Amino acid sequence: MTKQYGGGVGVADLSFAVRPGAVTGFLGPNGAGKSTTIKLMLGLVRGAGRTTFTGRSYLELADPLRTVGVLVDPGAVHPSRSAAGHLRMVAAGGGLPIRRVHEALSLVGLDSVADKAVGRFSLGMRQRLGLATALLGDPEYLILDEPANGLDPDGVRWIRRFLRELAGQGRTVLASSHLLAEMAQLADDLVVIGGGRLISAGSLAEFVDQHTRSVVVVRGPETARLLVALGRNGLRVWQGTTEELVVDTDNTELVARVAAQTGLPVRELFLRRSDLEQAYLAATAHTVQHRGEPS
Ligand SMILES: Nc1ncnc2c1ncn2[C@@H]1O[C@H](COP(=O)(O)OP(=O)(O)OP(=O)(O)O)[C@@H](O)[C@H]1O
Repeated sequence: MTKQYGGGVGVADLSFAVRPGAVTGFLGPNGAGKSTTIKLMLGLVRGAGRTTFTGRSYLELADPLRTVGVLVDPGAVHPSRSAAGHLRMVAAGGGLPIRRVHEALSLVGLDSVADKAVGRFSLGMRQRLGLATALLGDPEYLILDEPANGLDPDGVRWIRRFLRELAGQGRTVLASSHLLAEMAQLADDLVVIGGGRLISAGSLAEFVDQHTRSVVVVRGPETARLLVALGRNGLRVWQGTTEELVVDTDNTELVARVAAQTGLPVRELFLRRSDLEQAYLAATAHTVQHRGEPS
């Protein structure tokens, strides 16, 4: 997919596959092009490229609500309409049986507020209603833009279980977020974009392997001499203080052997895996236009 806006790149030459039976996290910093991609996938904006669901583009689907469930803008519901009223309208418009309204509300835990005006809903309740709308046609595919947005920790746990269950039923679930920590809890696979381009696509475990690294931390009173000895053995020291060296290797045994051979005292020696959040920021840093305060 490619989408050029007047002001510059929205999405550039982006291609990826999403598999059934798994939750795929669609991750990228603010402005990376996630919303643009989702809109392109659904034919909501014009651009180059094609996304297929069981072989057809969204606009070619005979029965779109029964094929692809979409959560894009959960705020776009008339505030005086009740949750059930909103779903009845969508069901009627999409030729779905009215009984699905209560089934969908109960799936997301909103049955007790079915007749309450949506204007009085919290952000989390709106997200749930957005999900109920996506699930109304019992679709095989789900495309969810920031489904965990506005949810409290309980809500995030709920949505994690919920998306896993949907994927466990064999559905194809694509959920976007700009927060890696959120995605790391939610997703089996990750598609990571930055500046409208693909940075990585694969399993979450592969992403962790590729973008985090292990280092050996060694602490003791004579780090200056140890640093020289490590260097002589081809080991690179990343960071060092008078008390601690961070060695660019995962070979604890080799670091211990060098220390022992040189007879230098060591107080502590251990393997440390770098932080995934830092790795994600590093992987996408060159693509970020504006990094605001963390929200
Ligand atoms: N209608 C538009 N007109 C012009 N530029 C746009 C438009 N929509 C998006 N863009 C630009 O395209 C790029 C991608 O934006 P997009 O909203 O798709 O990113 P995003 O990853 O969804 O970001 P966020 O996490 O903030 O929602 C940004 O540089 C944005 O400014």
